[in-house]
Amino acid sequence: MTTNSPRPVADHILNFIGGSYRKGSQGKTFDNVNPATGQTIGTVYEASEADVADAVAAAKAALDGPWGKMTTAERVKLIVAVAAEIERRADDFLDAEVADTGKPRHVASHIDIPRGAANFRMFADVIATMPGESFTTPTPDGGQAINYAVRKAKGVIAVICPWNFPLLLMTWKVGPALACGNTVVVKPSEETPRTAALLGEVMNAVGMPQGVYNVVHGFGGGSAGEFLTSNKDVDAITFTGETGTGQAIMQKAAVGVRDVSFELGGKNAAIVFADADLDKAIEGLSRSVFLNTGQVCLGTERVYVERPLFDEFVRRMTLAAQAFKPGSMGDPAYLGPLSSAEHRDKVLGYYAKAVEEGATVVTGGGVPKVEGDQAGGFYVEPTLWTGLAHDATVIREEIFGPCCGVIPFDSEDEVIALANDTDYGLCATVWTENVSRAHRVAAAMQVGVCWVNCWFLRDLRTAFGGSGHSGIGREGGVHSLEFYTETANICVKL
Ligand SMILES: NC(=O)c1ccc[n+]([C@@H]2O[C@H](COP(=O)([O-])OP(=O)(O)OC[C@H]3O[C@@H](n4cnc5c(N)ncnc54)[C@H](O)[C@@H]3O)[C@@H](O)[C@H]2O)c1
Ligand SMILES: O=C/C=C/C=C(\O)C(=O)O
Repeated sequence: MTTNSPRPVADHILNFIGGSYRKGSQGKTFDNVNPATGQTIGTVYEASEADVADAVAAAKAALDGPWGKMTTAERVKLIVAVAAEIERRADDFLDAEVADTGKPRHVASHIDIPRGAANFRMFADVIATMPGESFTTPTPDGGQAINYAVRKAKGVIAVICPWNFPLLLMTWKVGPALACGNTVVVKPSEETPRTAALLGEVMNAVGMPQGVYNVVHGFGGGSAGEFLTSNKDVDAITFTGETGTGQAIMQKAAVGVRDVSFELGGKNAAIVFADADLDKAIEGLSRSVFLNTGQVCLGTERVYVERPLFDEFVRRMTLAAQAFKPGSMGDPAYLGPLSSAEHRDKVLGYYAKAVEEGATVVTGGGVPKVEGDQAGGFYVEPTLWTGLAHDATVIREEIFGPCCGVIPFDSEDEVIALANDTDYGLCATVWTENVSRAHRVAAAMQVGVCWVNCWFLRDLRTAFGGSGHSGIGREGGVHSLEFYTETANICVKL
């Protein structure tokens, strides 16, 4: 079923600490708003500093309990059971995710929820099949020693998440953290607390020991986010969100010399050569620009098109943009809202800035007319600009909305320089049918991930992350083990 009709969802969203749900000890709450309607649909119970400390203490204690004593095989069995239980309750997760984000049900049912389960299954496999390292070493007395590495859980991991793919991005970290034997305290985005809370029920249903998985609700600075990153019993922090927030978290992590893994913002370029298969490029880039209403860290916000193809590309992308129906929930072409009124205003600020800086608005640029229940939703029009200089604000700053600037180029060297001229380095896409050029240009992109003739095609075993202001470290497959375990070398003299 891929209709957008809402089903009832729980309207009290609680913290999950030591295996039990609870309100905040200071009695503070905040509203849970459905961005598709602008209506308040629930109450979130904010964790106090004492609640966060309880969650961290529960996570620390769990390391010494049954969880810490399990064999890898026992842990893997539980993690696979978590995946199966998410799948069994897929409709509940779907309702929760759609209520929090307003995204189309078909997006959540094809991307967010299946990935929530896959993230557990894949890391269960990785840990079950993890190879080891060993060296035989000559010793001064003419004998030998054997060196071998063992990987140990790092301890209590703080997992701080954004609102754009709440379950997917949270489990992308919780999956490997648990597979490696850690315990976690999750701080979901204040805008999308539901699926993290619901996952607590899954943990209890499969018999996950108490304290292995904990959730605290609240905001960033001066609230649960900062309480968590400041807690000295947190051993490492994994974070997905804005670059500025990453900088604030890194300062907290410096106290106690804690490790961080950061997946941050992007200003991702697409390069479309004149020999590209235009159908493929339009299909891929219309998803890359507009999927999830442009609220995808991997999304494209700058498209460089080789001059002979420029006009035709703009014409076809315009049709693709106009095919989306912001606010028409129930229509298969429904384009969801932005995540909040605040984010909508930020995106509209960029729409105004683009015009101020001389853009031609090819399509969109405003707020769609939406009627009925959704009149109060936070919708904007899908938007394309041409005529922008490379240093225009909307070509340089991350917007996180359904929009992009299209800019012509004349040579391969020129476009490589333009694409790389950014502080960010998350991903890029290259569109060409020339195989040599595809490899050459992809390797020249200063990014963590480069797609050729496709976008967001994910193999969860591959390294994922960004360079520059887009992040620190790589997660995915065995790369996640680098962050979620501590490697110890054991040297045995024979
Ligand atoms: N690189 C990636 O993989 C990736 C994936 C998704 C989103 N993102 C980025 O996320 C951003 C959008 O998400 P967002 O607006 O939720 O990001 P955000 O940085 O505003 O918030 C993310 C989380 O951090 C918390 N937080 C905020 N300030 C904090 C502080 N001082 N201490 C501790 N926690 C704090 C928030 O409460 C939230 O849970 C975009 O920049 C996007 O590019 C990156
Ligand atoms: O919005 C960003 C989406 C990121 C996707 C992943 O981190 C992933 O697919 O693992």
